[in-house]
Amino acid sequence: MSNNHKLPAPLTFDHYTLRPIEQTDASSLHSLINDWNVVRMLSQVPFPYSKTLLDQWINTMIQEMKDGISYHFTIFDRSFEKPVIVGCIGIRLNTKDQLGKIGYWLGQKYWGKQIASRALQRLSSWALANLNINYIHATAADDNLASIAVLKKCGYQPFGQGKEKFLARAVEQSVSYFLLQREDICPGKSPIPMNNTLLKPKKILLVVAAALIDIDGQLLLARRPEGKSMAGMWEFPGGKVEPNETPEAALIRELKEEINIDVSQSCLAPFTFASHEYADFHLLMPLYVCHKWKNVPEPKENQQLAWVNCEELDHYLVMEADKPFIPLLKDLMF
Ligand SMILES: Nc1nc2c([nH]c(=O)n2[C@@H]2O[C@H](COP(=O)(O)OP(=O)(O)OP(=O)(O)O)[C@@H](O)[C@H]2O)c(=O)[nH]1
Repeated sequence: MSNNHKLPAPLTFDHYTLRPIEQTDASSLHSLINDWNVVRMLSQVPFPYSKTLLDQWINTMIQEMKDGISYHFTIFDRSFEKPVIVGCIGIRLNTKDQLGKIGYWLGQKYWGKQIASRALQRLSSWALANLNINYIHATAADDNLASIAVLKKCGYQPFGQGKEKFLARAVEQSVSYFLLQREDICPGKSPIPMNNTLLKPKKILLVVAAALIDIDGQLLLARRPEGKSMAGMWEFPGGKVEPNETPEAALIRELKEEINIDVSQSCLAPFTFASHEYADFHLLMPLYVCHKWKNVPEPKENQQLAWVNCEELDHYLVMEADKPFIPLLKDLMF
């Protein structure tokens, strides 16, 4: 296992920060977690929970972050002069199934302040946008009504029930399973009413995109950043055509804004198009191929960029509308 994964930067929301867990957090975390009312809701934690066990767990989590297997964060409340530790939240990856398993807890005195739901929202959208996963899975004991409410509030959908051993309770406990998919996170959008979807024709959205292919036959993909709909999916650089703009002018503008390259119209060759029905609009998207541009592409909008060769293309989760492009592009790149 490689040890070269960079620790994530702290994630913030309101006056809270999620900071990758450190050994120095152990004493504060121990005073909060070694509490029957907290521990009884966590399947893997015994009671009493010794500081030695917690120290070992933190060491393991730090190593797992370096290995890129899991990401555990200490939750700080920054509204005090010296930030106060209030709990912990983390996600463990199962990249084979493109799944992350999330868990969280707060010290009892910090319950009922919306901290858990905001932290869960923050970590879930960060994880789907930045890690190699497509779904997040969570488990809650059936008598943990507060946690079930938090999961539902954050868009997690119930998908089944089971039994799991809870160490502190020393029993098999009934649990409910929840799943969050990327589609469940729609920044800034309210759910679309069913009758609206069924009766009204959908608005056609004209978007232009470019398949930029370099001299080595590699294709440039961009990853939708956190905060956008479908964050974490890969797409072709481009964007919406504005009123009174030609598709080519829109693409030249978008390529400059998004990745700081200069392209001339004569270097944009129409290749194919997508006509795809999304839940709330119908996408019409011409795709141009481009082999020549000025400047080295650089991410200007907080997106990740990747140069991908023909064999690697299938490993990238592209937007639904873009899927039919992949075999055509492979033929072109081969
Ligand atoms: N640029 C681009 N957009 C795509 C691709 N595939 C695809 O479905 N789309 C959709 O087309 C729309 C593109 O709009 P956009 O890039 O201007 O806007 P956005 O949703 O990213 O956010 P924005 O309006 O804040 O800029 C998005 O809804 C995006 O999901 C693609 O390969 N490239």
